[in-house]
Amino acid sequence: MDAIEVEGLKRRYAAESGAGGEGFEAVRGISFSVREGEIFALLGTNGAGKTSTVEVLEGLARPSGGTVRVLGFDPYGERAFVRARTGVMLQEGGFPSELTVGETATMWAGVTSEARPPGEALELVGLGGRGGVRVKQLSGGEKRRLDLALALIGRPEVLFLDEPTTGMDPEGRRDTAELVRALRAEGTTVLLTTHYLEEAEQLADRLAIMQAGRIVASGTPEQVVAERPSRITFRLPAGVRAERLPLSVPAAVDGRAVTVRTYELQQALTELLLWARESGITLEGLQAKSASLEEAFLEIAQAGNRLGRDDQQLMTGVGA
Ligand SMILES: Nc1ncnc2c1ncn2[C@@H]1O[C@H](COP(=O)(O)OP(=O)(O)OP(=O)(O)O)[C@@H](O)[C@H]1O
Repeated sequence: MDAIEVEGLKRRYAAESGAGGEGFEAVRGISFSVREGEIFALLGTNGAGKTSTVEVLEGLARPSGGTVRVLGFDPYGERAFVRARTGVMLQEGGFPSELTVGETATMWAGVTSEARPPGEALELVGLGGRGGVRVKQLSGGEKRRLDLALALIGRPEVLFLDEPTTGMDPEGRRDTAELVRALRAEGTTVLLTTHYLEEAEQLADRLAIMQAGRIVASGTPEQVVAERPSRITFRLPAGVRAERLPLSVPAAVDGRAVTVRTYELQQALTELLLWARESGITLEGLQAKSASLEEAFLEIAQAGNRLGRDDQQLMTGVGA
């Protein structure tokens, strides 16, 4: 059994009363699963539907279509079976700001079964020395650390992290990544959302990219990146015409700047270099690199935007 199973999930928000209309479908039938002990990242542009999805998995909202299972249970209808075994870090923690960090952790531990000692949870997130500080005096990044400590207090089997590192400095992000890896090593299943693509690329075993309520790419970071072409860039020397480039290499030329996008990086690069040597040409500023997750993401997002515009044109008849 997978730790998290999502099948055809839909989530629709009702229209504001008096506003008319049918409301808004933020999640439009998505399916994915997260294996036990796996780190899974849900990515997507603002408004793609990540939080709307995670809230259903956390049992905070009922799906308007499809099914979800967490540890084999329906997190909304069978909340009692799931709650104690999951940890949730929401985008906005919203804890009483007058309490100190230590009091907050102690209070939280008090309502959690088999809780970690509060000091241990604070230590895990690097807030060990900050127990006496009032929550309202914490920096944004420290608040996120506290939210994470509270999510960990019940030794969850499944951990939901909604943008856990937003507002953290690079050190905080690195520490959090290390902590998440350590939790995985203990067998914890982690589902996280993030806008830091490098973080997702390094941390996630598998990921899904959402766009306008749908999953548009998924797999291991390597698989998602491999679906995107690599890129070779260079400048032609003055006086060398682009027509002389080898035809087998698909090049886009802008003045002297040449960009080659290819799924066969080694082959294209070899042909180019052989051609340059035979022609006695220096390829200025030559660079060759595989796509990164960030590039893959941006390309998917741009394609989605174009699609969105086309949809709109179809609907309005503009450009028909
Ligand atoms: N309570 C609500 N009522 C109506 N629409 C909502 C509500 N909550 C969210 N939405 C809409 O649903 C869509 C998805 O929102 P969601 O918060 O799930 O996106 P997200 O991918 O988490 O975005 P972000 O990266 O900005 O956090 C957005 O268009 C948002 O405006």
